[in-house]
Amino acid sequence: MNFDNYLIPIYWDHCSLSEKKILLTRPVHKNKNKDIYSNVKHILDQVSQYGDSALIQFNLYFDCIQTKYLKIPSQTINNSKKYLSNKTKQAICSAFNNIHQFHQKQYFSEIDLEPIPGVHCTQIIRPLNKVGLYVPGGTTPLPSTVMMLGIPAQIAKCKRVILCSPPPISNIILYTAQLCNITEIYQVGGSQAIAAMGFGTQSIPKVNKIFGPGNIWVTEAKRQINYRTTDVAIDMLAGPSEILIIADETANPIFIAADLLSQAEHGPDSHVILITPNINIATQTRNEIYNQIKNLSRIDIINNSLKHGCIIITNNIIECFDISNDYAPEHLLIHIKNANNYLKYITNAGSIFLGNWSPESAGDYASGPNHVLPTYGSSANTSGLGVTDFQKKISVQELTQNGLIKLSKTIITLAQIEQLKAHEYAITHRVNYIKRK
Ligand SMILES: NC(=O)c1ccc[n+]([C@@H]2O[C@H](COP(=O)([O-])OP(=O)(O)OC[C@H]3O[C@@H](n4cnc5c(N)ncnc54)[C@H](O)[C@@H]3O)[C@@H](O)[C@H]2O)c1
Ligand SMILES: N[C@H](CO)Cc1c[nH]c[nH+]1
Ligand SMILES: [Zn+2]
Repeated sequence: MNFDNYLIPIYWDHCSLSEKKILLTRPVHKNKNKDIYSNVKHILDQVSQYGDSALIQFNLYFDCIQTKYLKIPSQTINNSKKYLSNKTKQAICSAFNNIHQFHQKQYFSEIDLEPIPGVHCTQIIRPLNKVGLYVPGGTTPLPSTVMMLGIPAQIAKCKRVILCSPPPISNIILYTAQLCNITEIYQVGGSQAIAAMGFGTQSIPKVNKIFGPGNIWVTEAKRQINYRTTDVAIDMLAGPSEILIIADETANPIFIAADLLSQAEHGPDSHVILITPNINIATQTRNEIYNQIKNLSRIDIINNSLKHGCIIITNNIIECFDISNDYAPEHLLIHIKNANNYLKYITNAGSIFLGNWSPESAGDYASGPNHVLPTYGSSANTSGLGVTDFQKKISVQELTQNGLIKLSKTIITLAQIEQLKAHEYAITHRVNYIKRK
């Protein structure tokens, strides 16, 4: 194995498949785990005990903002549009339309079925009542995330939607929230915002489910709230951004470098990876990263991410997919000729981008699918956010007398196998009643 400590390490040769998989251990799994856990636990305990006053103190401590109130007045939300240019509003509007179109197709369908005559089974759909949306804002405000959360909540027809974001909340966040019919907005961020929505405070209501991405502290807070409460769910672990690119010899190193950097700039814990069987693509990409980084801002953040990232050279293209499936990335980009032919090799990914003309930024902002996606390897068991995450399915069944008679033998036999007499009698009392008539 060869390790070159220059911006982003490259690994090649003499390295077994399992060693290559270990190289992809995520930054959050490598270090700091215990500290993150106990810091977040402390924040959750404080909010649970002291409510709003803890939130106000954390706003000052973490975000250096002295907040007198937490809820943004409706007048401030209404005024937000005045401060935005037409160009900004048009971009938001055009992204909104595409995201809305894609999500409208996701609605759960109702089921109406009679497996045997007289046994009527349906599935009805109900929106979640109270939902809490977290919009990141530590590094930079993300109005695109407001749409990714607000649009599916709106389509699902959730009754009460609240939004939390770190102070100071920018006009573009307020404007985009209003576009999604969200008017209950609180200026609080980080783990403390998740705690507020999970426990409830004097001014912030406890919700049924918390949605939204965030940094390592936000994501850990969601994990702990999910564990500490029985009646507050979370959407997923949508933590620091991850991008894994698989490239063949036809790929363009300029595009690969640009895509890797686009996620490196999200935060110091972003995980950026290139896997390719082609050594020229690997080295040219690294040089390109070096060229492009000079024109970017947030260099410290990017450098930190690149340090965690890596370029791995494989023996062949199929090995790339093996490593990627094992890693289960948030974003998977396929920079291979006829990329569509390789979909069959992919088992785990939050979202897939096919070919050289599908940059991840397109999905981040405007193509339509959701950008709130599972990280930390959870794309192996969780899907990206959608309308159905804001809905519940409830099954309904209604049997006629004939239907019950037809099903009775099966139920009685199974109740006897499980030695549950009361279950059996719930059937026999009725069957005897019907027969006596
Ligand atoms: N997976 C996804 O779907 C997805 C989508 C969008 C963004 N993201 C990720 O969201 C993250 C946004 O991060 P961000 O930092 O810009 O904003 P953020 O809103 O997630 O976090 C900012 C807050 O973190 C808290 N914080 C900062 N330092 C802390 C510390 N030492 N201890 C405890 N709390 C602390 C503060 O309260 C601050 O307000 C990025 O990592 C980005 O990659 C992920
Ligand atoms: N790439 C992020 C998800 O990992 C989403 C985002 C928002 N704005 C820009 N990008
Ligand atoms: Zn992004």
